[in-house]
Amino acid sequence: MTDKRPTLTIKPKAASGKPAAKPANPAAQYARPKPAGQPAKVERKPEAKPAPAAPRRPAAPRPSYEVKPQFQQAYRPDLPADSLALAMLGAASAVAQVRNGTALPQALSNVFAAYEVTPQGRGAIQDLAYRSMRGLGRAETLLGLMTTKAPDVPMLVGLIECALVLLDPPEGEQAAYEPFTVVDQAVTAASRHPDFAHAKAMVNAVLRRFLRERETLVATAIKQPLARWNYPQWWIDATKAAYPRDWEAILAAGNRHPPLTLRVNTRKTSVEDYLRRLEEAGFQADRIGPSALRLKQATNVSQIPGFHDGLVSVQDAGAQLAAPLLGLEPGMRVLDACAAPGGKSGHILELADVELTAVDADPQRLARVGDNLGRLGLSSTLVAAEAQTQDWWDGRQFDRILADVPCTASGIVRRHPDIRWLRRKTDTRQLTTLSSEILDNLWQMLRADGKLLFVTCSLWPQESEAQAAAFAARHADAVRLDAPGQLLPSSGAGLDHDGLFYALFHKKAA
Ligand SMILES: C[S@@+](CC[C@H](N)C(=O)[O-])C[C@H]1O[C@@H](n2cnc3c(N)ncnc32)[C@H](O)[C@@H]1O
Repeated sequence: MTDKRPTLTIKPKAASGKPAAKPANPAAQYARPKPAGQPAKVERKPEAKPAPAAPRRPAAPRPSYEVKPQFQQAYRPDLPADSLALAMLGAASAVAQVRNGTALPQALSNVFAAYEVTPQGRGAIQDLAYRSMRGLGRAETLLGLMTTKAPDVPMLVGLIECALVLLDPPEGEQAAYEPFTVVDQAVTAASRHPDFAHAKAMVNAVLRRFLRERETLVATAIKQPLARWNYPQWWIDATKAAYPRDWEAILAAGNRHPPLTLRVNTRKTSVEDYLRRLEEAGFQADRIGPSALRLKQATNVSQIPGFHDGLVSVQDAGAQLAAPLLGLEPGMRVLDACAAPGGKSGHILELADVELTAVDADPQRLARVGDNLGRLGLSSTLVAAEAQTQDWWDGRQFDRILADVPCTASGIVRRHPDIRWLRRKTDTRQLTTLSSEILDNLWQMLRADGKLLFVTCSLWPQESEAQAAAFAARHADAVRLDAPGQLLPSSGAGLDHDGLFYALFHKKAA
């Protein structure tokens, strides 16, 4: 087999000076992997597992007949640990992994395992990877406008897209770097990677062309919904269908940077005392809920006063509505059925001395519930099990059940901007089926006169309101109580929360 390196043609500049006509569907050029059985357009190496330690230098050349196009996403080029070039390569690897179905936090862990980087270097990779998730649709469209054929090295695509995201910041945001620095560092990054060193001139040409023709290219790109909104088309369609009036505001909200919201642990301090403590430490914050404080400046959690002593936790203000809705009293037996990483478990235990059982299907995530409760000085019984089964249950019914079921997480995209690129349209139906099984199973574990709180962080009615209505229709002994219902993501003075859904059910005595 010969080593056929991918080539890429740069589209000639249109005679008019305007960009040449775009391909029919620029999004399809860099399509994410298809479900099994369908051919993927871009050849990829599986990346779901943590990347092995990376060699520092390229392997010695092999005879061409032995060379296979195995892409080396874990390869760590010899670049300074805090250089923008290395940050761009790290982010490019993360983007390529997300396109291959890996969640961004895992993709970043893989990159950090492979690269030796300083804490600042990690911060830069993470920042760029998150920015890229929010600007990926536009970068992908722009790249499609400037090239006739997608590069078939996924990380090279990611590298150019990360550079375009830096060169083309969202409206109102300042560019993080000078354009010439971005181009120079992107070309350096390309030139040091064995999989696409051959394409460094192309990287240079594409980015320089973008700088020259930026206005026309952007004007053409944003005619495409993918570029205008930075969400897949099916997601835009689903939001429009569910919220014909608010869809644009909802999509825009998902592209904003999330605030850092704290929940004050009122077992250990009062909100007023903690606000004073924050002020003394030089932090400004707004109170946006009974125990919710929104910090005015982003900071590392380790810098938050009293965080390690359990005075506060990081939790969205909307998520802080869950525990109070349960109407907890001391001594109650409470089940948190999909508990990890334990944000709501901690709040439940802060509010009342209850006997809490925290269940989660993912043992690794469940361990984080233990860690988080330990930091708060609280504890619960931890059970790694599936909430739609009963083999883990001792048969004693619960007074209160929190069912924060697995869902598409479409309401929390501002925190997890990778979700939109990872989800498939069909996920909604599968997750709705699972959550209805979970709800029906948990209902049997609730005592008469007990309460079950059904929560999702979804915006799709199928997962939320329609699910709650169908549940009520299936259970004659379920009485729906007052609860917020669908909360759309919103921010503003005194208000800032993700998109969440709450339905509360009371179980009638027989
Ligand atoms: C929305 S998150 C829960 C967030 C959590 N309540 C909190 O406030 O920190 C959903 C959780 O459900 C878990 N999960 C997924 N499928 C499950 C199942 N069949 N049974 C129990 N837990 C499941 C996931 O591992 C995930 O941790």
